Order: sequence, then C-alpha cells, then structure tokens
Amino acid sequence: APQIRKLLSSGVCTSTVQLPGKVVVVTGANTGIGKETAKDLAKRGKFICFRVPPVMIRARVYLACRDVQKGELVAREIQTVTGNQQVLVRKLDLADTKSIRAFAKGFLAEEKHIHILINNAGVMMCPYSKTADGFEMHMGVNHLGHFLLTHLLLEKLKESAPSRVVNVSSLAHHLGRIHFHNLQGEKFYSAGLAYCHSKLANILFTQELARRLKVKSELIRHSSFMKWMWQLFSFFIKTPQQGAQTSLYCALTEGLEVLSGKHFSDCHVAWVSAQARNETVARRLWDVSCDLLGLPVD
Ligand SMILES: NC(=O)c1ccc[n+]([C@@H]2O[C@H](COP(=O)([O-])OP(=O)(O)OC[C@H]3O[C@@H](n4cnc5c(N)ncnc54)[C@H](O)[C@@H]3O)[C@@H](O)[C@H]2O)c1
Repeated sequence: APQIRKLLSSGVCTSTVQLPGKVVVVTGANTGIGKETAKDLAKRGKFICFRVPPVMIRARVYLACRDVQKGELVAREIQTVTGNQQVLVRKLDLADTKSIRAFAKGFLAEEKHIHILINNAGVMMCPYSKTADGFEMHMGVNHLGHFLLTHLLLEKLKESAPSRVVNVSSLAHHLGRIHFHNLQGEKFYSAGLAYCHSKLANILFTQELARRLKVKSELIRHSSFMKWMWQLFSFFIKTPQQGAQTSLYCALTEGLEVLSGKHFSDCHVAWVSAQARNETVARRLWDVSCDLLGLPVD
C-alpha cells in the first residue's frame, strides 16, 4: 500500500520556505488534512545565529478547533514531533457565528499579524441539519463559516502582507451547483450534493476574494456507503499527509501570487467546472453570503 500511495501522490509540496516568526491559523486542525498541514507548517523554522546558543525560530501555529480538548492533545503531539512549543489551540465552531466572532476577536486582540489562513475544516454528507444561525450545515460550515472568518481577519491579513488565504475545496465541486433558490436545501436536499455545492462555493469565494483584493479523516463519518467505499478503495486514497500537500504548496510556494484565486489539485493549477468559472455567480454568491451573515455588501 505505501508504494501504491507513493506512485499516486504526484503532487508533493517540495517548498523549502521557512516560517520564522510568522503567524498561521489552520481551521479544523485536530484531524486529517488540517492536522498534517499544521504539523508541516510548525516544523518550518530558521536558526538565529547571533544568539548563543543559536535558537530555532518557527511560526506560531493556531489550531482553530471545535473541540478544544481534542485540539490540545494534537497540539501536544505536534509540539513533541516538531519541537515547536508555539502550537496553540483556540476554540472555533464554524457552525455558530457567535463562536466565529469570538475567535476572531480573541485572535485579533492577541496577535499583531496573520500571515497564513488555511480554511480547511469541513463537514461531509451529514444528515440534514442546521447551524446555530439556521444555515444548512454544509453551506453553513464549509462556506459561510469560512467566509465570515476570512472577512473578520481580512484587514489584519492585508496589514500583514505578504499573506495568504487558502480555501480547501475538492474535486467534488464538479458535481456542485449554486441554485440561489435552494442554497440552504429549502426545496431539495441530498447530503452528497450539499457537500459538492459547498465545495463549489469555496472556489467561487476564492475567485471573488482574489478579484476584490486585486492582488495580484474523519470526513466520512456520516455515511456508511462512504465507509464501505473507503474500505474498498483505501489503497488508492491519499493519506492525510498526502492530502495536505496542495494546501502546503498554496500556502508556501514563492511567486504563486500571480495565480491568486486559482484552484489547485495535486500541487498544480486544476481545471474547474463551468459554474466555478462563472463570475456572475461568484459575485452574487458573495452578496448573498454578506446578506445572510449581516455583513455590509460592498
Ligand atoms: N479527505 C478527502 O479525501 C478530501 C478530498 C478533498 C478535499 N477535502 C477537504 O479537506 C478538508 C479537510 O478534510 P479531512 O479529510 O481532513 O476531514 P476530517 O473530517 O478529518 O477533518 C475535518 C475537520 O473539520 C473540523 N470541523 C468540522 N465541523 C467543524 C465546525 N463546525 N467548526 C470547526 N471545525 C469543524 C473537524 O473537527 C475536523 O477537524 C475539508 O475541507 C474537505 O472538504 C478532503
């Protein structure tokens, strides 16, 4: 299995960029791809030689997690593996805008900068349910939650430039559609499609954000069918570490600014669906998202 996985993992982030003194936030960092992303970022440091003895300066990595206790266990594990003691856990429940606002307020109070925001957390194929604010769970957590979080941190991201926002989407976006009359599954709901719609929303948000800025697994827990598929195809499915490579590539690779807003897969720019290229839909989704979240539409 490791050999097959190695062969399939064409996209490996080979960036040697180090992150001394940088501030990084990874959402949903206590499991899967988010945990591997945070671990890799926490490792990257530089020796400061004018100090005797020389000290290794690394990034301060925030694990923004729904479950703080689970997050603390992972933070300790990452601290041990990487030697970076500045791996910190903060409470963030993307299914509750009060929690998102509280996270942002606390973060902005304690940090002067944010250099990398990785919007990684996600729910997949959960039975129909709503967030604390009444949004359909996939759209609420995967898209609206990260949309609000990014908005609240945006000024700080701009002040900290060069900085990056990485929104983790999926190949599943190809099956997604943005139907504004059914954005919350009001007319029709399918758990599988709801995930795809939210992943399409991630891509449209990324493009619209880039345009506006003008700068340049436990995921299968909700579906027994997916668990069965997982067992059948697990030889061919990436490990979380392999899955983290594209997020790392987007967060770290030098000179990637010219490709801001693009979708990447396996550390390469990837083709997106027709609707994911539709600027009108992207603009309208932005406005509708602001409206739903009570943000000023600009
Ligand atoms: N696993 C895959 O094959 C795959 C493929 C393509 C894209 N992705 C994307 O990668 C990202 C990570 O997925 P993963 O495979 O590591 O899954 P995972 O289930 O292991 O991780 C998801 C994380 O999101 C967190 N999360 C869920 N709801 C949350 C909430 N309300 N508030 C805060 N955090 C919440 C979970 O606690 C968990 O830490 C997701 O955005 C997913 O869509 C995964």
